[in-house]
Amino acid sequence: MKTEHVNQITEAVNAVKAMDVKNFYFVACGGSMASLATGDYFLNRELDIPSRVYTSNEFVHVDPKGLGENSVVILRSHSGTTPETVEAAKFARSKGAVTIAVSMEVESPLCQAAEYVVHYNYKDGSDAIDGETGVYFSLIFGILNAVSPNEKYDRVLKQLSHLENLFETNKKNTFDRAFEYGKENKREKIIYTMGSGAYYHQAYSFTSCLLMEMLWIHSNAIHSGEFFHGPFEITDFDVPFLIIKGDGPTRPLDERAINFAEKFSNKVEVVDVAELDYTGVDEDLREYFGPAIAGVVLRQYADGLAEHTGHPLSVRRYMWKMEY
Ligand SMILES: N[C@@H]1[C@@H](O)[C@H](O)[C@@H](COP(=O)(O)O)O[C@@H]1O
Repeated sequence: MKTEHVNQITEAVNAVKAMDVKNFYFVACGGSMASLATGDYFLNRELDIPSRVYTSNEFVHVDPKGLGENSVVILRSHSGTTPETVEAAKFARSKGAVTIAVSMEVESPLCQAAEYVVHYNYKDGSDAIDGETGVYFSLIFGILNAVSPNEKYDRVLKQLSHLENLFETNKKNTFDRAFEYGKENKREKIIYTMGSGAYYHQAYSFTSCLLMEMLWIHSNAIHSGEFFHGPFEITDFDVPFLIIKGDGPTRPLDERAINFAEKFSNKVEVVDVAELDYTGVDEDLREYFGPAIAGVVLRQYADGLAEHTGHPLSVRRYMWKMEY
């Protein structure tokens, strides 16, 4: 990892270590919020300190009672310019919280507003450990190790160096299927996504950012556990589902949803995270790496749809084009 990133992460982790943390807040919008939510999931699973995710504007308007000097607020904005997130950083800081901004732009308004900055490289040829996932996972497992030291977090931090290979291998292994998926589904007007645990946020991100924002395909991200409490009534032979079968404690929830969906729909695509390649990752650490690897694999499914629909992922009608 680049020295710049090591230093930034160390500074942020030391700040967390030096305080008596009462709660963590993860604050961002859209895809950035979904990315942060993986950290929230791990903190909730590993620590007894409460943590929660907010979309930036709600965070400011709700003004959570627990927000104060003993709070750690982690904000993320890819561009560093999303106004709601910049406002949330200023707000959290005014409440005395420790603020950590994660962004690809260190000169951005978000990074200027927050106390600590953690930068990542984006599509510039850097190794994956310096990219968004490598840097963010290093921050989260650094925080976990600082708050509740455990040798397994040390091993996660070391094995994150395999991310580059894991991304490449898994992208290669799933490319053909993702491309085929795009071909098979290019005429679909609606595609539901499903997932649970850390993967629910990836379903959300796939629905909101990739299908709705970038491909203009109607969608809804359904939690596998919630499927049976309303949404499953929509299931029929011609209703498409893209279901993430996670690698973690909530996998049984996904299996139950898949069993049902496959019984009544002919259009169920399952992305099984347990079948991905985890070379270099200890057996007991797979749960931590699955969400990191699944992200790049899922992106290829969107690339497959873009290729076959002829709708590039870069096209927007409203976003960043007008006041809203
Ligand atoms: N699809 C984009 C996301 O990718 C982005 O994360 C979000 C916020 O933008 P930023 O991350 O720059 O704050 O806007 C949209 O939702």
